[in-house]
Amino acid sequence: MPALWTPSDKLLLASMSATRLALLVSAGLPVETQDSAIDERAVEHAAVHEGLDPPALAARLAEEKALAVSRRHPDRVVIGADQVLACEGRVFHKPADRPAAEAQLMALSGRRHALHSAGALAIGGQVVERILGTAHLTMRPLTEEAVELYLDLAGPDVLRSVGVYQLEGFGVHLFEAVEGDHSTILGLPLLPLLASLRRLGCLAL
Ligand SMILES: Nc1nc2c(ncn2[C@H]2C[C@H](O)[C@@H](COP(=O)(O)OP(=O)(O)OP(=O)(O)O)O2)c(=O)[nH]1
Repeated sequence: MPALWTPSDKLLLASMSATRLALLVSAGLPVETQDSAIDERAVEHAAVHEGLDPPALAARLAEEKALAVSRRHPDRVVIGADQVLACEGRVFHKPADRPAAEAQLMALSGRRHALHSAGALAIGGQVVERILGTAHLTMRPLTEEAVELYLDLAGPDVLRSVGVYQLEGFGVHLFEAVEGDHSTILGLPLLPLLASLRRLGCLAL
């Protein structure tokens, strides 16, 4: 069976995101996952103190996740990732619970937001490639009743998404317009990632 992936060990995904794992597996990459277990809020606090904008914050978090796992596995190709949602100067994260999800959707309702998805490839405890993708989504004006019904229909999985939606699922009902790459919206810009892996000699295709 010809191999797509040339390294002897699988790609190590420093993420617990089922969505990111599915994207890489669908692209035919042999993947293992490991939680970076970094303190994202502490990294974010320092980054905001430095004045990093949302894309740079996503990049910093992706790098820290990749480096944390790469230091434990210096001989592996490691990918870390992070996604930041920005809307009219506010940065949003995955909601802690259903009330937070309702409030977040009401804040995004009728507005256009950006999803900044960053990735970092690390080998030997060093970042060797950085990727970034941005998409913009315009959400329909939603009543509180519509938000309640959507959350009842979509179920608890959407609490694992930074925007409280899965665009490839029920989330599609929330939007008037979507601009940008699908994998960037799901949390990992595949086209620049595959270009980086090709540059590193990891792909036979
Ligand atoms: N299936 C799906 N997932 C989405 C969508 N939009 C965002 N997401 C997910 C991808 C990520 O799992 C999550 C973004 O949050 P984070 O970047 O903090 O990653 P997460 O905490 O899930 O995992 P990690 O921090 O990498 O261990 O939202 C979407 O439209 N569909």
